[in-house]
Amino acid sequence: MNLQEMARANPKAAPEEEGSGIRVSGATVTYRNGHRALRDASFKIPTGTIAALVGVNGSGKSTLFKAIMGFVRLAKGDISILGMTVPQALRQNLVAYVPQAEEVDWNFPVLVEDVVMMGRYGRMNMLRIPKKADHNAVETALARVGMSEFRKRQIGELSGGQKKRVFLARALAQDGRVILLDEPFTGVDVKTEDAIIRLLVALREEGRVMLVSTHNLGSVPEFCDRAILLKNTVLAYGPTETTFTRENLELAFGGVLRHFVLGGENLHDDADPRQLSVISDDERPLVMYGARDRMVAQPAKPEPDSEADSE
Ligand SMILES: Nc1ncnc2c1ncn2[C@@H]1O[C@H](COP(=O)(O)OP(=O)(O)OP(=O)(O)O)[C@@H](O)[C@H]1O
Repeated sequence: MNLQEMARANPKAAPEEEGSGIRVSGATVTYRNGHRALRDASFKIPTGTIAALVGVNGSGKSTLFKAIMGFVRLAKGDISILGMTVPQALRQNLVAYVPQAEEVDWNFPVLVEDVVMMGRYGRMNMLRIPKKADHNAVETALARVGMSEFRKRQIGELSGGQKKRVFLARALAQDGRVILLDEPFTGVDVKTEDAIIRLLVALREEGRVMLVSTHNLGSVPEFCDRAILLKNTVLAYGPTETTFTRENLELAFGGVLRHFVLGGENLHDDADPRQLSVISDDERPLVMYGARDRMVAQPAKPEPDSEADSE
């Protein structure tokens, strides 16, 4: 089974039931300066699913994560996690967070294994002396993301993709039932992206819930069961097939659409990497945002005035 088939097959997709997964109703967040970053946002993600959170810069993705993590207060609305309130779920260590690279101080002198051990802090007493079970959890988590050999490395001495893996390992060591990933594919190569997707798919099989914010729209239909389109509020949410549509994407991204078909050797030079591009793969449209190494694309029709040396 290839990655795509593996990701689409989701035998353990749980039926949507009250109290399971993440439920956000009418969530509104207003920052101290008066800026309302999230307005009346509502959606549900059942357990055993991976949901993509997509939207332009500033649409409120990180704010939503912060609200689910209890870092910012809701001015209005309600969030429930596995049937619990946010504080209850946090007390039980059920929510793990994989931050954006920019949120981390990479100069802080700490070893890879120490970062992963932080995932265990919620289970330790005030002295934070790890027990055997904690060391075992760290070891298993590092092995699972293929980072065991880097355990004694300073965190700042890793590549972008390796750093992401370490924070994923921290979430695994924590054994979070709900895992929030803020742009896990930014700055990682295609191989690492595949490895992360495989890991997320395996975690889904274990019945966890994952919310993944990403600008890498091309991979969303590959591995996400659900999609949430955000633009200050939730524009649309639901199964990827019915939600991740051209109409909804145009709404969320301002409608700068260009059409491409798969094939050819080179990415069309004129393609503005900031534009949203729709790729038809016969079955359904795939969408990519910017250039993705493995997606070789060329325009469906040559531009009339282009001097393209078509075959
Ligand atoms: N601490 C803050 N105080 C005031 N306004 C904020 C604060 N943090 C974010 N904002 C504003 O709230 C809006 C939503 O920001 P947020 O970081 O949630 O967006 P995002 O979708 O995660 O963006 P990106 O894709 O760039 O990461 C933006 O307009 C941002 O400027």
